[in-house]
Amino acid sequence: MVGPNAGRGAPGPSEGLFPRPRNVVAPGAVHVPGWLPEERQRELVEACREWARGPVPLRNTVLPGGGVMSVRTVCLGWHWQPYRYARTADDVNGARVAPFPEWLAAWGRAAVAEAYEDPVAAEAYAPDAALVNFYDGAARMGMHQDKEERSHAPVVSLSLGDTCVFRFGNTQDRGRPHTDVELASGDLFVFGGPSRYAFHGVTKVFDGTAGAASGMRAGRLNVTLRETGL
Ligand SMILES: O=C(O)CCC(=O)C(=O)O
Ligand SMILES: [Fe+2]
Repeated sequence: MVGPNAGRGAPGPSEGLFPRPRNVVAPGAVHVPGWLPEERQRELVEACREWARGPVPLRNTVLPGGGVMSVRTVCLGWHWQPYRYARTADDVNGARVAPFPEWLAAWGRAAVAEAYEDPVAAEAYAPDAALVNFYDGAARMGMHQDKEERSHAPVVSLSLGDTCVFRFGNTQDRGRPHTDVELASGDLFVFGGPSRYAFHGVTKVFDGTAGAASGMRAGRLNVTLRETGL
């Protein structure tokens, strides 16, 4: 099993000395700054390093039109390629992706409980896929919807390392209205319910803002947990 914290249960609340307030960005879209304590951030960074070692390497996803994403990604549980999920990374090396660990599902349930203050919704949350995205200072992610999942369960997003601007838009199109949210190391963002299919993207990464706490030397990691319903 990946993750030194396996079996130790879900993370506790923010341990920050000056916690930033929890912010409901749109109905069903909740930002919880500093949710992951520093020790958990380091554990997740370490786990991401291990996942990046294989069986499938980090890769720049190639889009059907020939464009290459600037973000590098590795998946757990199910491999995402535009625009479907499969057990094997057919657009990388054909290998079966690493399993989705139970400890990460427990973190997901704790995240949903925290964001929605709803223990029933949290208990029912059963994420089975994760996308681990690595951004260097030049990487961006265009506005898109996460819609390859059959389940309407929320997406749980955990950020590590450099701070970014996460643009959270509307469910109609890539344009306005949208809200720009700074996601820093340890931040949680959950989008579900009426915001589940909102367009979103990353417009900027602030190089060198990571600090030492997470153990990231440079760049930003984002881990999104999803319930595929497959
Ligand atoms: O990096 C982020 O914060 C967002 C990632 C994302 O939207 C995705 O992986 O679908
Ligand atoms: Fe997304």
